[in-house]
Order: sequence, then C-alpha cells, then structure tokens
Amino acid sequence: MMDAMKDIVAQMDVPLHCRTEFTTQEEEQLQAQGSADYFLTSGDKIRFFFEKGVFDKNGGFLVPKERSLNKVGHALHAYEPVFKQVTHSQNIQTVARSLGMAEPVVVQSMYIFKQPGFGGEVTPHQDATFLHTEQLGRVTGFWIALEDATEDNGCLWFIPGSHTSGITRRMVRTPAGSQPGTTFVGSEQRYEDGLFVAAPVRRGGLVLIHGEVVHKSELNTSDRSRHSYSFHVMDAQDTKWSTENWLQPTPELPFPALYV
Ligand SMILES: O=C(O)CCC(=O)C(=O)O
Ligand SMILES: [Fe+2]
Repeated sequence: MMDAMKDIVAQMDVPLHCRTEFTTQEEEQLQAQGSADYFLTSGDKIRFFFEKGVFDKNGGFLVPKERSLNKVGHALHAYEPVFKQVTHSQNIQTVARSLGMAEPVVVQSMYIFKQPGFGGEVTPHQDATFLHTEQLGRVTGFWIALEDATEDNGCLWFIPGSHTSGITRRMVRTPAGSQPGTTFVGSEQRYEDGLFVAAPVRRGGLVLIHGEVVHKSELNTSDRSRHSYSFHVMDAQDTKWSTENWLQPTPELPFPALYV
C-alpha cells in the first residue's frame, strides 16, 4: 500500500484552486468555494488534501510534494487495485462477519500520512458525525497502521465507553439554494484530555473504530511519519444512510459490497 501510494503521489496533479489545506479545526473549516467543491465531490474519486503551510502564495510547493499531504481520499477502495484488494480481502471479510455485519458496504477510504514534524492533529470526534445513519451503531472504521503508530508520532486515542451515549454533532450539506458546502448541527462536547487512552499499534495492526466512539490523534511531533489506511463500512441491512451527509453514493460509485 505504501508503494502504491508513492506512485499515486508521483502522478499527483492538483489544480491550483484545489490545493486545499485539510483541517479538523472547526473554525478553520470555512473553505473557499473551489476547495469546498473539491472535497464535496471526492467521494467517488482519488483526491489530495494538504497540510497547513505547504504552499507559497502562488500555490507552489514549499516542501517536497510527498511531504505536503495530509490525506488522500475517498475512493481508494474502489479505484486503486492494491487498496481495493486489501479492503475486500478474505481477512477483512472475516472480521466483518465476526462483527455480525449482514450486508456490509464500503462508504469511503482514506490514506493518512501524519507527516514527521507537522502531521496535523485530528480533533476529538465520532465518525457518525460525518457518516451518519438514522440508526446508530451501523458504521465501523477499519484502520490499518502501515507504520508503527506510537504516542509521539500520532497514534489513535479513545475514550473508553464513549460509544454508548449517542452523538452530539452532525456535519450536514448546506441546504439546496445556498452555496454548496457543509455545516455542523450541534456541537462537539469538550472532553478532558485525561479521559483519552492511547492505542499504539505496530505496523500491520488493525484498529476497529466503533462509529460512535470518541477518538482523536495528536500532532506528529516526531521525526517519523505515521502512514495509515482506513476505510469505513456500513451494515446496510435495515439502515438508512442520511441524505444530508456530505458523502453520497453516486451512479458511478454506489457503495460497493464488502463481501464479494
Ligand atoms: O488516522 C487518524 O489520525 C484519524 C483517523 C480517523 O479518525 C478515522 O479513521 O476515523
Ligand atoms: Fe475518525
């Protein structure tokens, strides 16, 4: 997967107006229109999202381009052969079955780089905020460490038990007739730092993320990257995907079945 991503990045060609810095800080999410569209239409494409401060004022790279990326998403599982193969592998299918999923479908995938020294934090959130279903408990994240993930290079942290209290915030598309974009309904609670437990894992480890568990990752302050590949799976049986989600199945890419 790391080799495949190297090739994808080597061929990366991102129009200037789409050179969008990715942040999970809510106050910084008011994006210029070009980059809002670039994000909103990325569900069935391979798109590139950058760290802060990697472009000069003309949109030129200030760092080597392979060091500029925050993440690549959101359809690696559908269009990139290596990622497709891993996502639909027998091992993953077995895990999904063992979780009791009747009709699992893959809704999105992303490759996160956590660049050494400045790989940005992912603020505390629940995945169901972004990938909402009318019934809770239907979405699971499959997060694979491609390099050792430790406390100093930005491993995941979780609040134990937090998956049992519902969700407090939803990201929804702005209503038809206004500028296409997203907005939040409700707000994220503030969580004491002391509630989080680190989940360091070795390269090759799989972390399963309940759709409602509160989790985060910190800024990478080390000199080692922390690449990971993650995808989210919904059990589609008797589940209604929210039509207000930023991510929608498209005619080109209806959510593909996990079991093949
Ligand atoms: O990899 C990270 O730092 C965060 C990933 C995450 O929140 C997710 O995959 O749901
Ligand atoms: Fe998450």
